[in-house]
Amino acid sequence: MEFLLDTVHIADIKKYAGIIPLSGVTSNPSIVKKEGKIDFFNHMKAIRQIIGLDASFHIQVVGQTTEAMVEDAHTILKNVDDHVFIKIPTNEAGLAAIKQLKSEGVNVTATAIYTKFQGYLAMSAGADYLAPYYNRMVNMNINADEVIGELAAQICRENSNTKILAASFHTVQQVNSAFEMGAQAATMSADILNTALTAPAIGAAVKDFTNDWESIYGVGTTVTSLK
Ligand SMILES: O=C[C@H](O)COP(=O)(O)O
Repeated sequence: MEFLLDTVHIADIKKYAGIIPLSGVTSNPSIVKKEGKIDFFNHMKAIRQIIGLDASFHIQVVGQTTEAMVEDAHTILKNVDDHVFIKIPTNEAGLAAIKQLKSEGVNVTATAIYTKFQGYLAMSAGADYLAPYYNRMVNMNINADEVIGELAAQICRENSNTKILAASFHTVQQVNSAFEMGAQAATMSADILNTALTAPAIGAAVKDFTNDWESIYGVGTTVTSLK
């Protein structure tokens, strides 16, 4: 399982890089907009510094034509680093760009996937990751679990190296479901991690354990201090 952060907020990336087994970071223009008019390339390089070259870093093109997408990709690779996974929307122009970039050996993530068919095409074009949009599919009355499950089954049938990087999550349950349907990776907001790890029940359990321990050994005593 790969857990990625769907944010370019430096403080959140620093925080969760120290907490979870962080496999990478994903970005798109709407995520960038949340940070305001950042110094784009320096900001992206700062994220790479935090996550390291072993983590996958997915940055999206903005161009609308195949040529503009490929040009954006080359600019990102030159000005951030050549390990970046270039995120390309899975439409006509995007599929052509994916084919071209894969022929150059570029890492590619096919994004904006709402249907199995888009996923199958992106997989055939050689995309390294497919990014199906879980919550957006739910909002469109598309069965996100079925889409992810069938993409995962096709990856198995073909013994393909393509991975599913599920995205667009609004709940912890959606993330669980994507993994259970066969997604190899999921990218999520810091809010989802915060919700999952700060549930009141967890805090209450920890407090009960502390109270029981201190009732035996005294307030402030730790396991280490008994040695
Ligand atoms: O890059 C894709 C995002 O994960 C989409 O998430 P969203 O549906 O919350 O905008």
